[in-house]
Amino acid sequence: MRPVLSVEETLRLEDLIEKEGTSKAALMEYAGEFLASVAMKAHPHHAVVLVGFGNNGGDGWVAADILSQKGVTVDVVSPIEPNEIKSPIARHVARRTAGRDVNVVVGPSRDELVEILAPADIVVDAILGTGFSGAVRAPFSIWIPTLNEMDMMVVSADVPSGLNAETGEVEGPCVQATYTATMLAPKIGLYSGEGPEFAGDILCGELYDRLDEVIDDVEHAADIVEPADLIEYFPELPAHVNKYSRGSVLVVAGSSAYPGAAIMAAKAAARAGAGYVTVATPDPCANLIRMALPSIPVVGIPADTRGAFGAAAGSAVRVLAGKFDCVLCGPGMTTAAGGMQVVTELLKSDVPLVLDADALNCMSRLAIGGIDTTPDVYRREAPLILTPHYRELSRLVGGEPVEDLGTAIDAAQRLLWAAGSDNMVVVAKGPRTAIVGVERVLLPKSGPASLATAGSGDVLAGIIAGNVAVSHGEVDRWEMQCAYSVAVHSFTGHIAAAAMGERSVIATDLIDAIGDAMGVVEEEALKDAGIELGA
Ligand SMILES: NC(=O)C1=CN([C@@H]2O[C@H](COP(=O)(O)OP(=O)(O)OC[C@H]3O[C@@H](n4cnc5c(N)ncnc54)[C@H](OP(=O)(O)O)[C@@H]3O)[C@@H](O)[C@H]2O)[C@@H](O)CC1
Ligand SMILES: [K+]
Repeated sequence: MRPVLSVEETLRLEDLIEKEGTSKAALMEYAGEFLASVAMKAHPHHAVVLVGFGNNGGDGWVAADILSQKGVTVDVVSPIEPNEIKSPIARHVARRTAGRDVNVVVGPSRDELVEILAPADIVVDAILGTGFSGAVRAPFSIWIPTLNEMDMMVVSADVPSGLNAETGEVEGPCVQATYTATMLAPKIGLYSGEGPEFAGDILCGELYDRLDEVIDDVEHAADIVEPADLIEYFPELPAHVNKYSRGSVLVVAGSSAYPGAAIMAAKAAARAGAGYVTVATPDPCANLIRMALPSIPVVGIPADTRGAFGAAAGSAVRVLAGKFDCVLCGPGMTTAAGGMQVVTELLKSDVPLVLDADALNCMSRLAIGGIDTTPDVYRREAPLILTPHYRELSRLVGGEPVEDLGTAIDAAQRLLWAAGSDNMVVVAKGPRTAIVGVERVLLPKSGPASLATAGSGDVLAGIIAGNVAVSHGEVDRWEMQCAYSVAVHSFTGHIAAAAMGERSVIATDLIDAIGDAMGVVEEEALKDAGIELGA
């Protein structure tokens, strides 16, 4: 896993490294070296380095010096004279570089800046880093739009200047980077808010040779899941199995209005490896689902007049639930009163539970002001996996806005901390999905655009439930197992897009690709871990 840090965590890490004997001045030298090495990948002849007043600028001054020593023509553009820089370590490297073979321009006008930038084949943006907040002030509010208009190759130091490293917010102009060379660990703002739009490719410079030993001494805002991390979470298929021992899933879903959601979720659970899947659905749509799923038993449950779960559904489902390794509840269920009872009863059971879609909306209706105000409703010993998209998550926390990764993580943590259950996971689905457990926040690789299609969420919920059932509860960290399921879902998108064309993928194509996707996830994981297949 690769840690992603908040600004505060980064500062704490720098302090720790300093205590271990590597000063901040030394880190700045390494940061500048790393920045220069990223710029050198473009084999530049002429570089312009834009520096600000702070230590981000210091990184830029060091990089400028190194680039010029490598034979690159370098112009450094600074808002003030090196002597006037307040930060002592940045002032030191600025004065040193200015005395070497670089051309320093202080406080150019807009037109002068255009002339300086024009002949360069790369620009290093070391204007603002983690110390920046708010909207960019002059002169950078002139520099940044000028640079963006020229559409050049840009390497940003730590974060693109103008991006809030903590929140990913952009309130004024922001550098559009080709690469972001981030120091020690990527900052959470690169993945949240508008970060992904401005950061380009993110490359991380570890700077400190014993980083691995100290980085776990600070908290991580999140961890990026790498393929090899998933190895322990592959579902196993032992030699002596029968359909029950392979894991059983009860899918509580559907209504006369939305029978398809139940069909897709059940089929996905079966394709993910559950040996025995059963659907519990309101009576009026049971036959239709039976016809669509000949290999899957369908139990009709008392319905209301609109074909959704009725008043007697809660107890009927509760009795059934105890016979399964996992229950998935929600897809296509509507938020009728009977559905709310079903959810309440299932939460009281001791079966591993995956709640998706309308089951989450039913939960939201159980408490005004957020379900975390009444955590007893969902606090349980058995695993509880919630799979809300951002809007559903917002409803769960009483309408607090959930618009990006940062707010999604905050909302998910509110739910988790209120319940305090070790076995609870929130899979917050959005442009950047986060898998939030009590101890860790995981960032899986972003899925392809082909996943953004109706029914895709039902498929993911089915994959998650299938994997929970196959594992028979023998999982130490449910958020990691969810990361495996999210990775499989993501590859179904790639595989289906290759077969059907990215624009034409529909959710049933994703289901057909689950088997192959599991193969790809496992192959990638083994490759990443350096384990040769067939060896
Ligand atoms: N983490 C690491 O391990 C390492 C970190 N290092 C590097 O240090 C960087 C952090 O440096 P930092 O703390 O000096 O802050 P930085 O980003 O240069 O910005 C401060 C300047 O911005 C200004 N400013 C603020 N808001 C503004 C606005 N709205 N509009 C305009 N200006 C604004 C602010 O002005 P002031 O508010 O003081 O007037 C101040 O002058 C970090 O990103 C990394 O690159 C490496 O060197 C070593 C290893
Ligand atoms: K920067």
